[in-house]
Amino acid sequence: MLKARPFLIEAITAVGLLLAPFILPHLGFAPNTVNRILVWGLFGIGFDILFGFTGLLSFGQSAFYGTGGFFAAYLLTRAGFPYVIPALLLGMVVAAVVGYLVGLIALRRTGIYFAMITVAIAEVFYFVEFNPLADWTGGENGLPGVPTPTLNLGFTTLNFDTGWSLYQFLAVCYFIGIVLALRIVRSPVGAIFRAIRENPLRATAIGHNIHGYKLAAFVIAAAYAGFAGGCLGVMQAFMPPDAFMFETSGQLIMQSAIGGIGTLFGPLLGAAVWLFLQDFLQAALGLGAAWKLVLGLVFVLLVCFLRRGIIGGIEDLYHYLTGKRTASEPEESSPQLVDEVKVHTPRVPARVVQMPHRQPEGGKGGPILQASGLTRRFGGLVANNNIDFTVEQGALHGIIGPNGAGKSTFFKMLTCELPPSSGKIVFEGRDITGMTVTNVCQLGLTKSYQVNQLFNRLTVRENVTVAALAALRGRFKLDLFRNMRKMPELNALVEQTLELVNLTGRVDTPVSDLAYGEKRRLEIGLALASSPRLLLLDEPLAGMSPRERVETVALLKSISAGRTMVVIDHDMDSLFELVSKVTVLQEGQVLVEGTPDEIKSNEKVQEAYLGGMRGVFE
Ligand SMILES: Nc1ncnc2c1ncn2[C@@H]1O[C@H](COP(=O)(O)OP(=O)(O)OP(=O)(O)O)[C@@H](O)[C@H]1O
Repeated sequence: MLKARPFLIEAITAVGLLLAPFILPHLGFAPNTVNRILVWGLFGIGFDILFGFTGLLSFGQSAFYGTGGFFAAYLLTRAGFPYVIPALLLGMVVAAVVGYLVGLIALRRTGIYFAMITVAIAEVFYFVEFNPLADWTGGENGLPGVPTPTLNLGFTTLNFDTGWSLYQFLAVCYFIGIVLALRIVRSPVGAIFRAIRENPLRATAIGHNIHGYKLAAFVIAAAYAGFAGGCLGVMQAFMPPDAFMFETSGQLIMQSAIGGIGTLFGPLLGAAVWLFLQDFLQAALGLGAAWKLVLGLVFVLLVCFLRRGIIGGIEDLYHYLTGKRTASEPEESSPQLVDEVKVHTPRVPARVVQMPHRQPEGGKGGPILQASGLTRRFGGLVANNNIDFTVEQGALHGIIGPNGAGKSTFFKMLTCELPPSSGKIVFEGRDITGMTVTNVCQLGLTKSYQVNQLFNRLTVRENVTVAALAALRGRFKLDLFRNMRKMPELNALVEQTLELVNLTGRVDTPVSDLAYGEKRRLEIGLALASSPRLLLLDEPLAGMSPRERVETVALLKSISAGRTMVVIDHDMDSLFELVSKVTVLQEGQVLVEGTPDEIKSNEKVQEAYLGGMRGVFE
């Protein structure tokens, strides 16, 4: 939905907001209910960016809602600050600053621990509002007397005091909020948010500082919450203490789930359903407090039958009717099964495409990588033992070894995914031992994984784009409103990569719909789009059919033109065809090094592989 033509969604939103006062009263919505929906919708935009787009489920958004709301209300009621709109903006800024500080702590953990920290922090804020800060916040009485906004146009003053006139103010705020959010999710930062949601480890490994981006999402969500909190006080002429309650965060999450997570409009729609049901069940059917029982049932039914909420359901219906499947709805069958039954796309012979490389730091020639005395222990197990290894500029180097010989562990140390127990790694003359995987990727050393590490709910193009963004923008850049369509260098790098890995015909296909061989090529494409000067490929042929192997070897040959690569693989025939030098690992140590011919005829290697049976490589 968010990929629709530029400005189409904005235009539809504007029309919807303009028509709402004429249509909604006929559907039983009172103006006050519509205003509350807008405040919840505004609050939910930030939450959706945090959870729906970045995958960070926070149960503590009430902390920022209350902070922004009470700060603005305090200014307007107790501090004698007369300007409502600036007060709301100041409340937003304070909430964002508090969000930054809270994010620094909460984002130190991931998953359920992150969620639990946000719950704890929200509870702390609730307590602080009631006790130490009661003189400022009014404690359990809240802050009454919050004025409504006015806008002085010089020749006249607009008063947005009640009902539909306040709606005009809130509708403009919502519209600005949604336009900014749409810009953010369509920007490079938005693409990286989605990548973090899908696979944070890979997002890190292709060169993004994901902690910085998560913190940015957290601050954005806090800012939206703070502004919405201020609007709540303005709307009710009273800032209620329950803004800080955990229930507020819970209601936001449920409303977002009902409307559709990851859609930006879901929280608005969810709030409309929630508040409509509340009014209808409580007043029209006279259910009183029991209305929540019915709401609970509605919620369970919706989540069971519309797992992506109402908007997700509408999207699915649209795709069903038009015969397309959405990238955000992976099939439920096992990926392996999908791989096996998918019809492969027509194969195109690998073409040599000139890819941009990061400029080398040193001069040409000589070793690009030197590892000395690399050792890695896992408890009592020595996976790599005192390995010395050198890769020359422009070389195509292979590594073989029986299962468990320590090949993948060695690669993980070279890319700094795993710290060595001892030893040193020098890349282009720089000691990279102990650096982060992100920094090493930014220096120009990266790898493709033995087990695919893709962004599953993103399309092929989006996957490659995320990797290319790291190459072009560095570890972290807050270009929140940049239009990716206007980045010709990005589009060129993405197109070149897609062409190189023969995926140009599958650009808009979600990863979950790709055949296994295509996924393997995309895996290589992600590493390539990082524009590495040294590319490590961990078993690129693993799990492929004989035909796919032949094609992938041809592909690797074309990739290797002008590039330095180290390839691990068990398929020795293919590997020997590809590389000019081979290192054999056995039991974590270098057994022997040499040209493919030397390795084929080496007795130690024959011994290692088939207990000395001659002719194993012939
Ligand atoms: N995180 C870990 N914790 C404990 N042991 C590990 C860990 N990672 C690897 N090992 C062990 O280290 C040894 C080397 O594993 P590694 O995966 O590097 O071998 P490999 O040569 O890549 O094997 P394969 O060809 O099967 O992929 C194995 O005995 C493995 O069980």
